[in-house]
Amino acid sequence: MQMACSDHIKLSTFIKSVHSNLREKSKSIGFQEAWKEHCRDEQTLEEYAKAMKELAISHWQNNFEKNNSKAISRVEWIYKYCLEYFYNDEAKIQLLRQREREFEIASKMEILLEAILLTPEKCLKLLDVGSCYNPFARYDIFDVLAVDIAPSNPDVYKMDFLTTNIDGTGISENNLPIEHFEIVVFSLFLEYLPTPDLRIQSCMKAYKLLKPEGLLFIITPDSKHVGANAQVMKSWRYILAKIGFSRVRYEKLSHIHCMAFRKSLDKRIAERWADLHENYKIYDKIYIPQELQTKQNTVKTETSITDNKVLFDIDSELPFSSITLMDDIR
Ligand SMILES: C[S@@+](CC[C@H](N)C(=O)[O-])C[C@H]1O[C@@H](n2cnc3c(N)ncnc32)[C@H](O)[C@@H]1O
Repeated sequence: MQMACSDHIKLSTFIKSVHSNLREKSKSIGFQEAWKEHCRDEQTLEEYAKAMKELAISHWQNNFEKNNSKAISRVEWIYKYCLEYFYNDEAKIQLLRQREREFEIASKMEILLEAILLTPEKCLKLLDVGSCYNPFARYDIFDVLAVDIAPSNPDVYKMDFLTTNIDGTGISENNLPIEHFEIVVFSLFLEYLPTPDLRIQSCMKAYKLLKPEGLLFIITPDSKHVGANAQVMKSWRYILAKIGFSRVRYEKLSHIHCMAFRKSLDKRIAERWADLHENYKIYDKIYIPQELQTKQNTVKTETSITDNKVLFDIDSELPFSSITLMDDIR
């Protein structure tokens, strides 16, 4: 057990150091140069891919499987919500409920809805961005396109999501098709990106790639209690609404926030929610707690932060850090 714990610490320390080096480099030489250098550093990318796969499969997955509690993994959470959203009994199917809700709002706003309504096929097209080892391949309901700058499995496509184009045509190393996917997954992906602007750009890309009524899943690590980073999560919700997404499911599991965002039938419907919830606009960008801690130390007067109650989890860049320390999953 001791061995497993020290392995776990070694792997997660290495992964976190790659993220933080990239953030620091971006500050000193600018994002463009730092990213280019990072993508050229094949040795680090390869080491990262191996470490990430081992951490996810040998430690997190095993821990979940050993533990007979209600804990579920991020991958399972996404799978279960997809069943509920796309395939539940007709009376309960989330897709239809959300559609009905949006039709009501559109009629109040006098919007004529023109988007093509989504009809789920037997297989849902899922784009897994920053997939690493293709964890969704095992589910029959998904037709997966797994992409990563450093694939750790041969069935993961080598692609830089930041530089890839999106247009009407096919799939290649530099291109993804517009409004093609029912599902886009960012699982532990946004934290890797070194600036808040890049995270927003990635969410905007996801919006373009999804069919109307499709889902964007965002999984982000946080070992603290549900309220600790509530301000951050509110801001994310607000910003995503401005892009055209409505949050349809949110759950805080022991070490992660799990979120499902629906691409609205009309962008104005999601934007309306944001306009009615201006108080959610605490930060105007998609920050991660680590950045806010530094930022708070230097800029005390961040927009509408009114108190000091937000506690940022410096160790939560990767989930489950506390498993190692406490040898326990709750
Ligand atoms: C923390 S890992 C998450 C792996 C997996 N999604 C999971 O949940 O276990 C982040 C992954 O994102 C990949 N990545 C980072 N930036 C990327 C980009 N611009 N395009 C594609 N993949 C990227 C990294 O190589 C890494 O495999």
